Amino acid sequence: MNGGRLIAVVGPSGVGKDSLIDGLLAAAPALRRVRRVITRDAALGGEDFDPATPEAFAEAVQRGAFCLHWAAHGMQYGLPAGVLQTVRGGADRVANLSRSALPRAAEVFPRLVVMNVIAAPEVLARRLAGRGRETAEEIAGRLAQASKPLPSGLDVVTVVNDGPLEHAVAQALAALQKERA
Ligand SMILES: Nc1ncnc2c1ncn2[C@@H]1O[C@H](COP(=O)(O)OP(=O)(O)O)[C@@H](O)[C@H]1O
Ligand SMILES: O=P(O)(O)OC[C@H]1O[C@H](OP(=O)(O)OP(=O)(O)O)[C@H](O)[C@@H]1O
Repeated sequence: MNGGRLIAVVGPSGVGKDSLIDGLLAAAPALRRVRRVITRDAALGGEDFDPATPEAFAEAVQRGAFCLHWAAHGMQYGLPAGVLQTVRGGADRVANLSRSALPRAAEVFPRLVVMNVIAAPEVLARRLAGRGRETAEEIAGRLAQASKPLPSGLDVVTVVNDGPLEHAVAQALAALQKERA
């Protein structure tokens, strides 16, 4: 028994990670998304996440409540410890991860699939402005991180999300089916 896969969707802000995950879940109903704990105001919207104060997040880290956690954009993000038990039990899970969290994710999860979503820089800028979740200053900060390289030594599936989202979802599904074989 090999256990399940953690499908880590990574890429620059605005590239469409959350949209791709939504599309994947719609196309593959057996797949489930990890509900992340984030020190972000729930009122800002976005994916379905579990909001936490910085103090509560630090306390959760201390008691081992996360199998993986990282900091980015001035916030903290965590995957609940139970996710690791779930994938060890054989189920696949998909999560939006920081590129910087990948080396640790590869240590923690026996089967990690890195799904790297890419799009042209001008597309990212347009999408972030359209999403409207961040201020112009925050968007500039996110765009400055756009070309951050992936850590080396990982098997990576590249998904191009420059065109219709359905095209990106089809690429991702094909890669997941191939990788499973
Ligand atoms: N292929 C696409 N075509 C048009 N708009 C897209 C596409 N993919 C994502 N978007 C839009 O771009 C914005 C950023 O997408 P999002 O999924 O939030 O990206 P990320 O999670 O990578 O930051 C959202 O408003 C989303 O609706
Ligand atoms: O280290 P990086 O690879 O640059 O990633 C930084 C963070 O950006 C994403 O978060 P979030 O979903 O809050 O932001 P986004 O939707 O703007 O990508 C991702 O999940 C990381 O937590």
